[in-house]
Parts: sequence; C-alpha cells; structure tokens
Amino acid sequence: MSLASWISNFVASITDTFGYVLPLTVLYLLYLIIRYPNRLVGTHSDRAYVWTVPGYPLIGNLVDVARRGTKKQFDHFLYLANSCPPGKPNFSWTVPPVGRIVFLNHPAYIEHIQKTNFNNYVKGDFLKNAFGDFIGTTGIFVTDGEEWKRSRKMASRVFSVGQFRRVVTTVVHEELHSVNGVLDAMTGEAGQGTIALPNLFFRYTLSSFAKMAFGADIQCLKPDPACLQEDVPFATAFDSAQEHINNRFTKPGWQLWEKYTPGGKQMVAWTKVMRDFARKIIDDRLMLLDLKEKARGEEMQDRGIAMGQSEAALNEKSQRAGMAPGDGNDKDLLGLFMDMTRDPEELLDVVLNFIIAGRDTTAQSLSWFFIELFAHPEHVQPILDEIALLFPSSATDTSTPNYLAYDDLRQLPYMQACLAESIRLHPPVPKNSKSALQDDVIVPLNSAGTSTTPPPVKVFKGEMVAWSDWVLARLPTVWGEDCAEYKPSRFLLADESGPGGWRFNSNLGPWKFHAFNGGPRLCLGMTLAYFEAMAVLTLILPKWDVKWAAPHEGQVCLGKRPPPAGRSAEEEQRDGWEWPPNYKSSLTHPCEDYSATFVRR
Ligand code: HEM
Repeated sequence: MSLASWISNFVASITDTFGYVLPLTVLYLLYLIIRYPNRLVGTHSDRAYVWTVPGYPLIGNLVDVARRGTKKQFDHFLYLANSCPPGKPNFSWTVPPVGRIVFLNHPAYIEHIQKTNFNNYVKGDFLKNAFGDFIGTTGIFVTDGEEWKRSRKMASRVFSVGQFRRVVTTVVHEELHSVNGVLDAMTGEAGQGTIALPNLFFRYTLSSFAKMAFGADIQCLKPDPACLQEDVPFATAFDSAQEHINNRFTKPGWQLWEKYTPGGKQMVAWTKVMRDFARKIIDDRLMLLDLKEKARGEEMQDRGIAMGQSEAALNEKSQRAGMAPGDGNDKDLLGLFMDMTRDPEELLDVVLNFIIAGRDTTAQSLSWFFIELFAHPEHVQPILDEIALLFPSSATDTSTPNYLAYDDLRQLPYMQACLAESIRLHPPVPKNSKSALQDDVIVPLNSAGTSTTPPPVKVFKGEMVAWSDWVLARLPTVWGEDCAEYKPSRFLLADESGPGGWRFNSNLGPWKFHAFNGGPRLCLGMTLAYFEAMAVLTLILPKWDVKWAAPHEGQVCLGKRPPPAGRSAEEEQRDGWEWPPNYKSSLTHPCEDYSATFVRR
C-alpha cells in the first residue's frame, strides 16, 4: 500500500469513528502547542530582543506565578535577571489573563516608559479592577490620562501650600509625643524594654496620616504601650484588604474565585468598614462646611446675629474636625481638597488613595532602616553627632524629646543617606508595571542622548512592561559590584559647608534611585515621607540604644531562618541571633513584625 492511500484510509477510519469535529479539534490543539510551545496562547514571541522564560505550552508561566505567590517572586525575578543570555538583559513571561509581560532590568528603559514615551504607557484596567473596590476608580493611583492629570494637579497644589506643611508639622509633633510616651513607659524605671517595632511604626504613620488627611484621631496611637494591643477596626480592615489585593496579582480569574469563596466575602466586609469610616468623616465635614457657609450667608444678611455664639461654636467644631476657623488657614488634606471638589465619592477616593500611598511605605521604610542599623551599628554615632549639632542639648540631656522642624531636614544628611540606602535595598513599592497602548520600540539613550546601550526592546500593543526596584537595586550593571551591600556613602557627598562635612547626594537622579518613581508620576509625598521618618528617628536615636531583641527578651520574629551554625541552643537563647545573618539575601518582607529592645542612654 502506498503512503498516500495509507493516510487516506487512516483519515477515513478516524472520521468514520469520531466524525470531523474531534479530529479537527485535536489537530488544532497540536498546531497551537507547536506554535506556542512555551508560552501563553495568543502571545507574541520576540526572540530577537528579549529572553522568553520557558513556560508550559498554551498556559505559559502560570504555574510558576501561582506557585511562588507574592512573597517568593522577587528572588525569582532576580535569578531570572541574572540568567538572561548575553546581550539580552531583559526577560519576558506570559500569564493569563494579562498576556506577555516584559521585565525591564535597566533604568534607561524605565526612563523611556515613565518619561520619554509617557503617554504610551498606562496603568490600565488591570490595576483599576484590582484596586477599584478598595480605593475607588477615580483616585490618583489608578487613573490615567486626563483623569489622572486632574487628580495630580489638585494634589500637587495641596502639597505645595504652606498650610499643608504647617498641618504636617503639628500632626507629626503630636504623634512624636505619643511615640515618646509609649517608649518612656515601656522602658520604665529599669530603662529597658522590648517592643514590636513595626507595629509602633504602622500606628505612627496611620495615626499621623488620618490626622493630616481627615483631621481625625482614630485612636490607634496614644502615649501608652497598652494602645499597641488595641484593635483599630479601620486599620485592621485596611491591612487585610491590602494584603488581599496583593494576592489578586498572582491569581488569574480572581473575580470569579472571589464570588464563591469566603475570602471574597471578607474582602467586601473589610472594604465596607474602611469606606464607611472614611465616608462618615467626609459627610460630617461637608455638613459642617454647609452649616458654616449658611451661617456666613445669614450673617451677611443680618450682621450681628450670626457672629454671635453660633459662629463661635461652629469654629470650635470645625477646629476639632481639622479645619481652621475664619479664613481657612491650616487646613488638612481633606479641607484643601474640599476647596476643589465637594463630590463625596471623589473625596473618598482621594483620601483613601493618599492613605495607601503614604502610610505603609513610610512605616516599612522605618522598619527596614532599623534592621539595617542593627546589622551596621557603625552608622549610629555619625547620626547622633549630626542630631547633636541640631539639638545641642540632646547629647547630655536625653529626657527632653527632640521635635524636628520640617525645614531642618537638610541638616541631617547622614541620617537621610542611611534612610535612602535602606529604601534603595528594600523599596516599599518593590515592583510596578504599565500597559502599552501602541507598539513601541524602547530605545534607551545614553547620557549623551545618542547611542543605544543597553539594547532596544520591542513592546507590542496591549502588552505589559514591568520592573522591580528591588531587583534593580541588586544588579551590578546598575549599582556596581557592591550593589547588595548597605552603603549609605552612595548618598553622601563631602561638603565642608554641610552639617558634619556632608551633603545629601541628590545627583543620582530618579532613574537610578527609582524607589520614589520618576517623571510626571514622581511620588508626591517624598519630602513628607523623609520628614515623618527622620522626625521619629531624631526622637528615638539619641534617647535609646535600639537592638534586635534576643529570644529571651521576647523576639517575635523567631524560627523564620536558621540560627548561625555552631551556636548551641543555650547560647542562642542567651545572646539571640546575630540577626539577620543572611538578611541581605532576599525577601522584601522578611518579618512583618519583629521585636526590638530599647535601652535608655
Ligand atoms: C518611603 C516612602 C514612600 C515611597 C518609597 C513612595 C514611593 C512611591 C512610588 C514608587 C510611587 C509610584 C506608584 C505607582 O505609580 O504605582 C508613588 C506615588 C505616589 N506617592 Fe509615594 N512613596 C512614599 C511615601 C509617600 C507619602 C508619605 C505620600 C503622601 C501622601 C505619597 C504620595 C504619593 C502619591 C500621591 C503618588 C501618586 C503619584 C502619581 O501617580 O501621580 N508617597 N510613591
């Protein structure tokens, strides 16, 4: 029998048995598997420019993403970045429903995305959907185009006014008073005590932020250590919802999943607690404003009546709510935004967007700062010397707390460098992405603006580009061979006229030190974040010697990594760990909570 007649007999026997549909489907599947052997069906392969990380036929890298979850992925990104073949520093993977994601591993590409061709790269629906139920769909974080421009314009005005600066200073000093009270009571007469430090910082930033944003005291930080044990429903709901959203990014089809699982129902409940809380504050404030305006109107009509007791009472109420009497000086964020819009839903989104932007980021930076300081105690004395220049009495009298003024930030370059270096290594926004509106070739320019090293990258319409500041901080091509070392000197310039002979090095620019983003969407709260963090450090460091708590002192971050080799159980119990022995290795959040021992100086 010839080959042709054998094939025709074979096909005939198959179609006789199964009809046409099944064999054609199988053939089509085979074709798809051959066409997409290691990537998601329907995605582009761009072998010329980018290394495609091998995945499974038709589903791409889905298994990898689901298996690693959010916390283990950064090590893997770094591993992949270091595994890229020569000449192709970027890699891509494909995941449903997003499609192809191109991971960029050099600041020059990010500059192209966030500045040179800014309009082509948007946050897109993926992000809006993931965050929408939590912080709304109209806030600065999730919007693009004209909608984002409007939010940005409003927010920039707020950040540039002196009123906001005054409110920030007053609020931060109030919170420092509480932090000081907690630590004083905790160290007590013995002059020593142990505390869950990140918990304190999360409360410090949340409490400050609620006051700055709404003029509301949510009672999560008081000058009493007992407050650290109290549950704050708004904060609990906020934390839980935020963690839940993080997981959405590694769960394709999460919308469907959430419809039928308890996790989805919980998310609805958390969102309700949070939004109801914020909505009530906004409604009350809008009502007050209406009343005030009405009272003023009546006063205009009938001078002498409205200026009586009722106006005084309104002023008192409004002051308590964070608004200033009379001419409206010293307004909080909400007060300033209310000058621009009175739409309660829009105001709600504005405020929640700001809380998400400003609270965790600063608290995490502080938590990591101390972890680095425990590992590098040689930086403590230069910081103390610098504080002593600003607060001369602090070297001898540690009973009076230091309250840093907003305008004195520049007087602490060494401290700022230590903080910036820890933010570089542990960026609070460790990864980010954008969607391409049109096909594009990213042609990175060198400093002369001419040639193209690293090589160009092609991006197709609808694809995502992503980067990780955590990974970039650990690439020798970006920060040199000592990239993984904690070296605040990267952020210091010798300057005879500067405090302690230093000046903070801001010449690195937003693309190399990219933790605060760059281009038109540069973080609006950078100075505020430095102020909040440096103010609390100026209070704590001269007054207490802070150490990683030993297990017998109540370390809560135990068992997460092995103790150093060669130490007996008794020694470990007595001395604690030289923690973290391998803290440099990886994880973005090694320990959400850890304990620190404070010893009165
Ligand atoms: C160490 C602290 C902080 C870090 C590392 C940080 C970092 C960032 C980053 C990476 C972005 C870009 C996010 C994105 O586009 O997805 C961003 C945006 C933003 N940040 Fe910060 N941030 C910090 C603190 C703050 C604070 C205290 C505020 C005050 C409210 C703030 C306000 C904002 C706002 C409003 C945006 C949106 C800008 C826009 O899209 O136009 N940030 N920040």
